Amino acid sequence: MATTTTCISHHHLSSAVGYGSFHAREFGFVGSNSRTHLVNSKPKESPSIRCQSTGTNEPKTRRNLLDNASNLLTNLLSGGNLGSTPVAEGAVSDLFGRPLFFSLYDWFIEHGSVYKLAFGPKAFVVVSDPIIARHILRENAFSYDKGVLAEILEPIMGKGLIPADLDTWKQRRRVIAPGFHALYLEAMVNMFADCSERTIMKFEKLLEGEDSRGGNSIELDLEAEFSSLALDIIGLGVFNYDFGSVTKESPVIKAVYGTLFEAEHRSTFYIPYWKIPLARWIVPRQRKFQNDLKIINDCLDGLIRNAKETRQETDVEKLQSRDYSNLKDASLLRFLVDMRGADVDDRQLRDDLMTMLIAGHETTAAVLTWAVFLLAQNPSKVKKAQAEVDSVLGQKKPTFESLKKLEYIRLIVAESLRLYPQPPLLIRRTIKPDVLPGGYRGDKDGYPVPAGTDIFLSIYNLHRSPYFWDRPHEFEPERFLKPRKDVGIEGWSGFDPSRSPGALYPNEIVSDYAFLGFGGGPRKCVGDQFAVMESTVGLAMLLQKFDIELKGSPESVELVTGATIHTKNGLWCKLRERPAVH
Ligand code: HEM
Repeated sequence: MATTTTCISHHHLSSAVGYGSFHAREFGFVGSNSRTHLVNSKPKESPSIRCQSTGTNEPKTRRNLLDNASNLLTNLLSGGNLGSTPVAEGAVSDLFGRPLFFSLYDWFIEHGSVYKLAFGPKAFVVVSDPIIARHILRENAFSYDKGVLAEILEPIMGKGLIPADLDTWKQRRRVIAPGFHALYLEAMVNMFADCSERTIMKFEKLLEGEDSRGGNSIELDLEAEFSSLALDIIGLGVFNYDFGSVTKESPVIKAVYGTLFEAEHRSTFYIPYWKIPLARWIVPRQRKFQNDLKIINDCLDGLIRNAKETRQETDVEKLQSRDYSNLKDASLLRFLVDMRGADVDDRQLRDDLMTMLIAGHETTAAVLTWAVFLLAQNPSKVKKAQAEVDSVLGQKKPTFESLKKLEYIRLIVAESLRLYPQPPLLIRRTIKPDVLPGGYRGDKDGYPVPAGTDIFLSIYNLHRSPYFWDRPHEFEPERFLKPRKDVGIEGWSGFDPSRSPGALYPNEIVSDYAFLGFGGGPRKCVGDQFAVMESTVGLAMLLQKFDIELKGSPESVELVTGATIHTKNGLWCKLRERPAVH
């Protein structure tokens, strides 16, 4: 049974202050006040929201003078620019003490799927609609860049794929994407299993120690363990470097964590404090960050040098069909250098590697963390998952082939990503004027957005939208198997998993952009298959060996966000060895 606690309240922002620009009728709503109703559809459940998470059920702070001043300033600065898009009020105080995406959800329920967020002296347009998401991510993708996100990440990732400008991105995506071909992924699955085995062995050893003291369970922060596992995997997969972080600490690991921490911190700050002249030399924290970056960059430079010195082939087809079973180094770096090594400058290669290291590490660790958190509250689903693991794997390790049969585990991964999308928001900025389409409710006029508009595409809102999902806050991996033609929303064809039966997970195409676990369009995650396979292997091997319980109540697990959603104090769990199944 799912344990649920009320964590997002449907609160009322019905005061008249700053509210004048909200015109309900323009958005297909009926009714003249802020309690809106959709013309073409009804939410699948009342918008009085419950969710399976925690520690966030404190009442929202009241709007104060600062908020009103901020709204006023925002409205003045953006006056007229964003047309009659609804404005969310109370922004500043609402943003303290709870993750931003919770507030964005409340406002989505209140104002609809496009609204303007009054946020300090800046305005953001918040979008929570699949048709508009498809427009921004796919149909009109090249009218947008990464805006604020690129500014934050550029000092760390340089011209890597995530922050890259359009020209660099076009060039590098063409080179990097082919690296994730089937034979590479097959080799990776074996590596995922070897790394997961290291983690399992570590737990077994701890259990043995406990056993000798008369106990039969151990307590662990699984979030920290997943973080180490994901770091080892991404190091090997991207540049064949074994951090070995599951079992040891090293200056490079410390530097990687330091850099990740700083990347995260920057993404929660809206003032680019790191750009203040001389800050990098004077402020101790910035000095540490520069040192950490240097340690990682030196390590990456060494790896690139080594790969270039041992460069072998130049033919992409040969590279894509080579036998990985005898290859010592199957990494993406090997592929990139063997393919084009001589042409690509080292700096670009380093940026690419750093980007994939960061993009692939924390996201996967977070998916595993929330999958365990959700499973621990749903024993019947654990049983179902373990039955699948026992029947497909027995006591064996997963392989590329057996992974395809672990359908329920893959759906658990997808469902965890639906409830806890990583990242919960995609960030874009218009580089030319655009008109966002009216959305699934079929509004005719759309919403004009001038060049330079910052957009938050809330994946969290889309994934928990009461308009598309039955019981949107409940953990139900089986939901993806149900045909969803019955959504009944004009202009939206609904979710139909039968349209791509071979896919590893219910992607954006199958769900018509209602599920965007890995984004969509040209800038979709380049490592999606890698990540789904990695999470599936890690989760399957954990469930194969252990029964897991949360140490405290689910409510005691607090959420925090930076680039991804994670816990405030770790995911403390009790692990017991399962009786062996033959
Ligand atoms: C469960 C794990 C992962 C999740 C949830 C995830 C999610 C995402 C999402 C949502 C985007 C789109 C961002 C946007 O449109 O602004 C993205 C982009 C990206 N991801 Fe992932 N990712 C994961 C794992 C990985 C891995 C393992 C790698 C590399 C090995 C990777 C590399 C990238 C890169 C390079 C991009 C930028 C692509 C581009 O702009 O062309 N990700 N990821």
